[in-house]
Amino acid sequence: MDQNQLKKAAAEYAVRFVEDGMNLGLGTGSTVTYMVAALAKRAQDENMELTCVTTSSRTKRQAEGLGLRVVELNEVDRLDLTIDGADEIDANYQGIKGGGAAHTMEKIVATASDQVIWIVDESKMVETLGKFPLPVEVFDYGLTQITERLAEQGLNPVLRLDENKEPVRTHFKNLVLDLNVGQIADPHALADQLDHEVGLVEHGLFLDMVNKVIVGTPDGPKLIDHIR
Ligand SMILES: O=C(CO)[C@H](O)[C@H](O)COP(=O)(O)O
Repeated sequence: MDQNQLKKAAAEYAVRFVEDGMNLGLGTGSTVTYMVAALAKRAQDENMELTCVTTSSRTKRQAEGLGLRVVELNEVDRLDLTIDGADEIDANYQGIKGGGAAHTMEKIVATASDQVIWIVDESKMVETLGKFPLPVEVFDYGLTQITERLAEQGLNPVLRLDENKEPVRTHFKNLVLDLNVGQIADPHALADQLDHEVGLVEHGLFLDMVNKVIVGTPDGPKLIDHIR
C-alpha cells in the first residue's frame, strides 16, 4: 500500500467518531481531504446535521462543495470534535503541524475542541520530534530581526518558498519560517521558548492536544485511544 492509501484508510476510519448534531473542526492537508470526502458521504447517507468549522480556505471549499454546512469559528461556542492530520507524532503523542502552513488556524480550532483526532500514515510516527522542520508563522514586519534571533538560538530558520521561489503566505498573509532544530528532546521547553518570541505569531508544536490518533498501516488503520 502506498502512503496515500494509508492516509485514506486512516481518514475513512475517523468519521465513525462523528455523531449527528456535532460541531466539527476540519483540519487541512491531503489526509483531511480524504476525511472530508468520507464525512460528506456519511452525512448525506445518514442525513446527519453537522456544523463544520474549517482551518483553511482549501478545506472550506471542499467541504462546502460537498454540501457540508460551514460556519465561522466565532459563530459557535465550542467544537465537539476536530479531525486533522499531522506532520510528525512522537512516542508521547506530541505533534508537529504546519506542513501546509495552516497551523495557526489549526491550533486555534484544536484548542476550541473538546476532542481532537489526528489521522496519519505510519511514516509520521516517530520516537522523537524534529526530523520534520518545525514551522513558525511570522509577520513580514521585523522578519530580519526575528530570523536573526532564532538563528542565534541555534534554530536554523529558513524562509519557506513555493515552487516559484516566492515566499509562502499563510491564510493571514504572514510568512513561514521552517526551523531545522534536529531532535526535539523537550518539546515543552522549546514551545515555551517560542511562545516568548516577540513577533512570532504561532509555532507548529501541538502539545498535549490530541485524544486519539488513527495510524494508517498496511494491516489496516490502528486506533490509539485514551491518550488524554
Ligand atoms: O499541519 C498540516 C497543515 O498545516 C497538515 O495536517 C499536515 O501537514 C499533514 O498533511 P498531510 O495530510 O498532507 O500529510
